[in-house]
Amino acid sequence: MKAQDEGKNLKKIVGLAAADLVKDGMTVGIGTGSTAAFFIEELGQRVRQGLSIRGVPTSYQAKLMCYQHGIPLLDPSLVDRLDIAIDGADEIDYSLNAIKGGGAANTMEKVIATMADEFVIIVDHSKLVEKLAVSFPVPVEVIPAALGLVMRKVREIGARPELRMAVRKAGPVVTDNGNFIVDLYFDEAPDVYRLNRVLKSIPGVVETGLFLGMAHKALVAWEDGVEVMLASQKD
Ligand SMILES: O=C[C@H](O)[C@H](O)[C@H](O)COP(=O)(O)O
Repeated sequence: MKAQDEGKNLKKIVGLAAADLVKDGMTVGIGTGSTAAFFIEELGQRVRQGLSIRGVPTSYQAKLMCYQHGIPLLDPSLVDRLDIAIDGADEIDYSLNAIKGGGAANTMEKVIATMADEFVIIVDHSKLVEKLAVSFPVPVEVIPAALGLVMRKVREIGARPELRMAVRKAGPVVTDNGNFIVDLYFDEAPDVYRLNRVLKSIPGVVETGLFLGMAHKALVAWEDGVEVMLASQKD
């Protein structure tokens, strides 16, 4: 199997495994991205077979997919607590700290994850890293008018910021909230807790893609099965 197909297959395996965590009557935060898409597909199938749940989407992508697969939805603004939220990640370390926002949905994803009694990250093993932010940048959602200020401030703390550009549109990526995404690159692993604090103190920063101490559990797909990692196993 080609590496690309194998990655897709692992995403599907973990997406399906995640559906087992969803029980009748639950309100469920529904993640964004290609791994979450497999979870949504499977959840839709189970809903058609009689599973009664209400989903709360983390993005337009998740919302549209839920409609497509017949998953009943609640608007995030109408809820303050969820039974579970299940979402992908771009990187995750062994303490279950993660980087999210490769799909520019990190702000809403963080709101939904925070509302959930249980926040579960689903990834294939390629996302598991010793140190965050070495091979994947830290996405930061920024209001457009603050772009210049944020770029200057993050350079002052040693980051190389790049305004994320859209692929099929001229100009920058615009998030579901109407903002920009600045990706922060680092030459060596930053202290992510400190970094998150500093970023959140810059006016105009809406939210970072650092999900620190948030996940209760991670499902990690390997070639020989799905590993369950618990936050309580943190070192
Ligand atoms: O903004 C997007 C999200 O944080 C995604 O959950 C993350 O980028 C992982 O996506 P994928 O499962 O496609 O790798």
